[in-house]
Amino acid sequence: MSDDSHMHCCNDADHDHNDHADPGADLTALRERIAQAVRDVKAQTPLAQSFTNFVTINLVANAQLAAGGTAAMSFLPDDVIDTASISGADYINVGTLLPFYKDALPQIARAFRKTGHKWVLDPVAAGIGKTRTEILRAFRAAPPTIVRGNASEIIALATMWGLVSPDEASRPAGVESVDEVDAAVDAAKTLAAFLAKFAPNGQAAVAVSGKVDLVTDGEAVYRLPGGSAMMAKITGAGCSLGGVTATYLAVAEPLVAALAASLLYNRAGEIAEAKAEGPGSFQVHLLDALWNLTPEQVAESPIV
Ligand SMILES: Nc1ncnc2c1ncn2[C@@H]1O[C@H](COP(=O)(O)OP(=O)(O)OP(=O)(O)O)[C@@H](O)[C@H]1O
Ligand SMILES: Cc1ncsc1CCO
Ligand SMILES: [Mg+2]
Repeated sequence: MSDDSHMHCCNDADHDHNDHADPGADLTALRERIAQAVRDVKAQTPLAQSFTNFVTINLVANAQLAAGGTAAMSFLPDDVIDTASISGADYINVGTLLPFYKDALPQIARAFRKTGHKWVLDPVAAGIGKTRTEILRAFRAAPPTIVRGNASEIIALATMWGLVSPDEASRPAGVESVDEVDAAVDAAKTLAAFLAKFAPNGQAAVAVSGKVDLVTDGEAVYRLPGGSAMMAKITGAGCSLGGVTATYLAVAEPLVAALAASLLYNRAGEIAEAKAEGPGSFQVHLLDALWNLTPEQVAESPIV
């Protein structure tokens, strides 16, 4: 789905002020940092390590490679902790859990906190199951740099961390969202501000995916229209977006990494939709588009 009406709002050409207090100038600077992050990944092929679910692990690795990074998957705490020394950032996804994860994941998160290692959390199905809730609660004391999830997951995580009051209207939704992205604005901002307090350089971000994505560093809120409804008809569009967010986090600050990955996915989804005949070919075209999109195309995408 492409929505060119949003282009008018924030196309930098619409702003002719160069005053630094001007949001147009700030957005121009932000777009340059996004382009630079995409360029840096293509030039540096950074490693982002993943501890992720069994359903979509292959798509996560292939998407990281297509974006220009490299991938390594592991489930062994000492392996993950040692590899973090050569990994620019890590990606942790709680989609499919095994009993030993209850100890392994908090142990890994504590090790990352100790060394200041950056990581992205995808709180898949947050709110469902005693073990998942125990693991996600444990991350509160050793939080990620970025949380990326759908609206229901972001609301559930912020609620279980006691950052927002329980919302009667929102319920855990399995791996798919039942909430609109805008229902998660307060949860996302509060969560990002909380993460920033723990981050070594005071910077963090939350990315909420959906029809229009929402990215925040706890202060500014950016809405990113576009993408394709077909992205919800393959498994792992969200998971691989999380993995690619970690790839960008390896070279860029959290807000820029979250924006770059979400913008890349929106454009890639649109290109894939135009070429695909169904979900199978959609996934193939999505990977090709992740590979072929230029830093400029990503950075020029609509930001509302
Ligand atoms: N209806 C839609 N229209 C446009 N883009 C969409 C739509 N739904 C999802 N997307 C895009 O798909 C990608 C994945 O987001 P989604 O919210 O489906 O993640 P998710 O629920 O965590 O997915 P999963 O857990 O299956 O990997 C994002 O880039 C998002 O912008
Ligand atoms: C389908 C599915 N089940 C557990 S994880 C996962 C991938 C999407 O989150
Ligand atoms: Mg998901």
